[in-house]
Amino acid sequence: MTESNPSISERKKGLRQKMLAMRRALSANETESRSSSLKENILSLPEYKNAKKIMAFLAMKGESNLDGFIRQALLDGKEVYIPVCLPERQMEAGRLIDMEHFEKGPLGLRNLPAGYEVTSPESLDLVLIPGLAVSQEGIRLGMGAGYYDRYLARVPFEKRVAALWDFQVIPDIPSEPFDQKIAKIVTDKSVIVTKRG
Ligand SMILES: Nc1nc2c(c(=O)[nH]1)N(C=O)[C@@H](CNc1ccc(C(=O)N[C@@H](CCC(=O)O)C(=O)O)cc1)CN2
Ligand SMILES: Nc1ncnc2c1ncn2[C@@H]1O[C@H](COP(=O)(O)OP(=O)(O)OP(=O)(O)O)[C@@H](O)[C@H]1O
Repeated sequence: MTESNPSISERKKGLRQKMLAMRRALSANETESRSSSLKENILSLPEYKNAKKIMAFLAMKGESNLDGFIRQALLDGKEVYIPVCLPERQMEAGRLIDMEHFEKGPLGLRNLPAGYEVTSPESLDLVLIPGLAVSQEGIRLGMGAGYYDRYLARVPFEKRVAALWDFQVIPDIPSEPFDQKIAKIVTDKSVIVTKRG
């Protein structure tokens, strides 16, 4: 698929480098204050209030950090799941019980310890999605492994909410047929309903 359209995948690659550099430039203080605003914005979503089962993610360095949000969601009695990477770029939702026990994964990711409970993508009420960038049209640029494109194909459109920093909402993200669209974007500065293209 990538080979059939090299120009788009090359443009995505260039954009990824640029967005990774912006993410790396964030200071620890800035990450902390932005995370706190992002948490409040997610907590204010009707999708959050109505959700029983939420898929979030455990941030890698520089990524929109949901740790504070996840702690609050657990206190609110929500079921919280995070992505677990499987072979062949597949992913599943593993239940997160507490924020204390993790194993070390690739790219500085925290993985769930073995024995976690799994739920289906169709059963989730809200899926908070990481990314390097997203456009108002709902096109998302990820790390380039295609994990979320494969996973989101099984998640109803309205449940797909990107959670990232405000400077990651940018125009004109190149899109390929397999790219899964995002319904809503929540950042540390705003909540955006995307234009369904
Ligand atoms: N916080 C967070 N969790 C997430 C994602 C994400 O973007 N953010 N993912 C979004 O997709 C998935 C993980 N994505 C990954 C993408 C690439 C590689 C990867 O290239 N791994 C290399 C090792 C790289 C290294 O350690 O330097 C490998 O396994 O060979 C791993 C995970 C699921 N969890
Ligand atoms: N549903 C799918 N089935 C098979 N291959 C897919 C599917 N979706 C994406 N891919 C493949 O995955 C690769 C990466 O896709 P893309 O560049 O969109 O990743 P990404 O969305 O940026 O990354 P991620 O989802 O891991 O954060 C592409 O080469 C594409 O061919």
